[in-house]
Amino acid sequence: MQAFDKIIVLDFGSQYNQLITRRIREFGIYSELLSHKLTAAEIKKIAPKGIIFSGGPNSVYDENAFHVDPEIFELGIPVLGICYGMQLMANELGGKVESANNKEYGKADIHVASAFEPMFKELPETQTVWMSHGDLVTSVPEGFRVAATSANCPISAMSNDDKKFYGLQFHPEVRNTEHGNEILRHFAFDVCKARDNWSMDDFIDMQISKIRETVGDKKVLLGLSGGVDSSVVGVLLHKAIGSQLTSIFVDHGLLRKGEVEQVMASLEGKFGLNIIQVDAKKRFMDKLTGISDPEKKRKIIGNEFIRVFDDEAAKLDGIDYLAQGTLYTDVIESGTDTAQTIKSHHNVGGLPEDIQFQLIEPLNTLFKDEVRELGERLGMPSELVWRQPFPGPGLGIRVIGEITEEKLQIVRDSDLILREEVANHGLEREIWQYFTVLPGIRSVGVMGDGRTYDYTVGIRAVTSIDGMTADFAKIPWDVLQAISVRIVNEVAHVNRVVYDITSKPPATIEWE
Ligand SMILES: Nc1ncnc2c1ncn2[C@@H]1O[C@H](COP(=O)(O)OP(=O)(O)OP(=O)(O)O)[C@@H](O)[C@H]1O
Ligand SMILES: O=c1[nH]c(=O)c2[nH+]cn([C@@H]3O[C@H](COP(=O)(O)O)[C@@H](O)[C@H]3O)c2[nH]1
Ligand SMILES: NC(=O)CC[C@H](N)C(=O)O
Ligand SMILES: [Mg+2]
Repeated sequence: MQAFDKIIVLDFGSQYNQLITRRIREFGIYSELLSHKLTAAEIKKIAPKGIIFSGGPNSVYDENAFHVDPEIFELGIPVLGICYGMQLMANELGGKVESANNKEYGKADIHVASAFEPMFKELPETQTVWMSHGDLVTSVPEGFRVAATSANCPISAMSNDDKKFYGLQFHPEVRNTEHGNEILRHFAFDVCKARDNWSMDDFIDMQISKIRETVGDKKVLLGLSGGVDSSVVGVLLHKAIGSQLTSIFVDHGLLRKGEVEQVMASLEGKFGLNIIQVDAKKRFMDKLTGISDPEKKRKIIGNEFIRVFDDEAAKLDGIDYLAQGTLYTDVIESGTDTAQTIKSHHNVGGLPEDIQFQLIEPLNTLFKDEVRELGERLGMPSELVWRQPFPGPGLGIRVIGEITEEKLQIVRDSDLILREEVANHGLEREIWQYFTVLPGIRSVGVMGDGRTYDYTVGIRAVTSIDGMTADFAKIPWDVLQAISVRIVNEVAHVNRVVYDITSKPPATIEWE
């Protein structure tokens, strides 16, 4: 059935490994991330046009470092090793990898050895790349030559044209690598000779048949938040299984002002969705009272969501599956076998261990901007497709530390003012996500000649493409001023407003 060409990425645990697959998909070539434990025989069955080894936190010479089936190098399929992937290739094929004296994290300039290098064809001799490594290939395996060098990394790239094996010490998948996309294109098109015969429409078809095959005549419950991801899943599921789908929208008391009404108005009865709205405000608050640790809060919220779904499923009878709008970002940040936990997203790392449902998560290999493209292709309205992301734990992770009704009210009121002013100034599409947080600190102010000792509200606004990396939005001063004046004047118990000017990394978008 799958008539399109594929390039597979083997996972060695880098935070950026799905970025590689999505770059390839952007070229119109199907790509997916697969376990590094895949054997050569299994890969042969998949018949990819090329294989990419991702980066990863290990050192190849460590005792428990990840390896590949050495037979992979005998398949006659081109291989590109990125960072750890290059070090692994060097190590497996008889080269040498050592710990570097000068570790490199961030931008570096490389010099390309020759204009005929397949990976660097028609690209400048000197170019800026993004490095993140503490080990170095210090000697290339037989049959390889050095394809690029940098001051701290004499072997920044290596090539073996006979075997079609290439290695890059830097990360071409990251936007900070000036010509990263062109380098990946050279590998995909010139070396692998893959054809760009895949599109998001194929993804839709693939997912619909997969959902039908999995579900059969059983019933599915969808956690529907009104956000982009779960709405897209709703539309996909409805296309696949029609009335076997029921959607549940949980009001956990951590939603924004007016959200319940807005979500019901935009989705109830649309796209064939029928929605059960559940008021679970009290049960969430009961569980969260007195809890201040962010990971504990996330786990409690994730658990309680499932308990609510359980209770509703019991009323409906015969529900085996729970569908969620989980994206790849949620999966990787929650931690995997190979990647560290950054934060437990409620829908992944926050799920209880004894969950009874089988999960359906058709978007869990995609990034937000791909989901938006999918939504557009499915004919969903642009207000929905371009709605700013809102995390499942909601205002619960924007009140820093312990959650109280008073604090929730401050965040809710200040958030509404921020949203109104962003809309008034026509900045909605320019800013990826914008919200207020309550750090819980109080400071001294003077209002109407009187002393105040009240809360500080933080404004967080970022630009991003996929939420994996983000920069703080450069909102004009006069807009920030208008927001600040309104928040202090209109929201009780706030006497100070600050603006968060950190990017991700090193910060994250949400404060918890
Ligand atoms: N209030 C809610 N009621 C029911 N399900 C929810 C709720 N909030 C989140 N979920 C579930 O958790 C998943 C992950 O939440 P997430 O915020 O990442 O996605 P989203 O809300 O669908 O989209 P967006 O990222 O645009 O907000 C959702 O796709 C949905 O399945
Ligand atoms: O549904 C969700 N459940 C969660 O537990 C969660 N935590 C963060 N987010 C959203 O994910 C994106 C990246 O967030 P961070 O930079 O804060 O990790 C941003 O868009 C965040 O708003 C969540 N979404
Ligand atoms: N980002 C990576 O793939 C790093 C590879 C290896 N851990 C190193 O430090 O060199
Ligand atoms: Mg959401």
